[in-house]
Amino acid sequence: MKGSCCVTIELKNIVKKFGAFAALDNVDLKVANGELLALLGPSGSGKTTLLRIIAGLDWPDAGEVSFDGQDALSRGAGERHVGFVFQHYALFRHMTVFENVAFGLRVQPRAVRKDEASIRARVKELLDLVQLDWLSDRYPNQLSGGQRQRIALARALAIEPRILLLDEPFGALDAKVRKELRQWLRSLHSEINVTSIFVTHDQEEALEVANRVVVMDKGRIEQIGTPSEVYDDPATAFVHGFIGESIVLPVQVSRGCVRLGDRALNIAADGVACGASKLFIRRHDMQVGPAGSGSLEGAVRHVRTFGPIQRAEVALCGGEGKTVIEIDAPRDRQLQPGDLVGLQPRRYRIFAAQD
Ligand SMILES: Nc1ncnc2c1ncn2[C@@H]1O[C@H](COP(=O)(O)OP(=O)(O)OP(=O)(O)O)[C@@H](O)[C@H]1O
Repeated sequence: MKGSCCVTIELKNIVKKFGAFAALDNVDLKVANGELLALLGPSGSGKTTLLRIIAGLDWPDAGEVSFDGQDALSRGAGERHVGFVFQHYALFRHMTVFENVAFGLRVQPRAVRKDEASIRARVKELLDLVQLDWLSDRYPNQLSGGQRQRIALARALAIEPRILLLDEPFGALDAKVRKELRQWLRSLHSEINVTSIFVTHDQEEALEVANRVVVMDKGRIEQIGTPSEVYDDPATAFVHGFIGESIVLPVQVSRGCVRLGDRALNIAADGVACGASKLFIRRHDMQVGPAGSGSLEGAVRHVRTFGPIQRAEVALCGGEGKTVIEIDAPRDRQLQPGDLVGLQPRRYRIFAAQD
């Protein structure tokens, strides 16, 4: 399967409105040949709308879509050679797994349709690829949800698509099965090498599966980057807040000095504009020590343990006086309700408050 033909996708200034509401607001995106890209964002951010436009199921009000430099908007869905998998992909209930996968091959125009032996060989190859050849005689209602999605993928791949689009393919499955399928999709993608885009609102899924992640909000792209770029170097306050668990504190920046209420914090704010700002710290990037050891101080209110970490709720002293944050600390530093602790951000980002 490796080396099947795949394409680059380019979107320029895509605008899509529903009435006066802009579901996509000037979206630019380039997807490289053979890439596995995640569209990640909260509900209503425009992910599915973008995927539908690439698929040819919907058209933008303005902008360009091209595959390998060729205009795609003048072609309908059937002419774009795109395979789809949706969250609730309806396999044909009255057909066996084998016939479901064969369907796309059987309905191809006569001029390109394969003979029966080639169709059977291709279906066998696809069922081997998704590791479900032993289920070929079953009907969809005799499969688990995860198996159904793998068959849906085999069916989408049958016509040798140049692009594969997956809309929340594992959205309806339980957490354990989702995790298994993530790794499976990654290794499947490296085997089939088809330019692929999948939509998810699950950040862990996006970061674990994709080569690059596109973070969307309100019809706009906030950041495009590798999983480590969007996690370690978020471009905007939205991305920092959406990916990973963040503590957000309202601070004032003036001449390189950062204050939380009347308390000056011992952190640098080089290059940050003066004024009302937000300080973002990942929960595990807050160093916890005895009282007096950090810029911030607080009283532990509640502690829960999760595997190797303990999550503590800390009421900060100073500042607004009522700010409560959650931090993650290693288990070896035993925290108890009532402890006074010093907190120092090890890593942090400051964004203007209006960002
Ligand atoms: N046919 C439509 N008519 C009117 N509004 C629509 C239509 N389709 C989508 N929208 C709106 O456009 C916005 C983007 O929708 P879209 O389905 O692309 O979001 P999404 O990021 O995929 O969300 P989810 O994760 O919930 O599926 C939403 O506010 C939605 O209500």
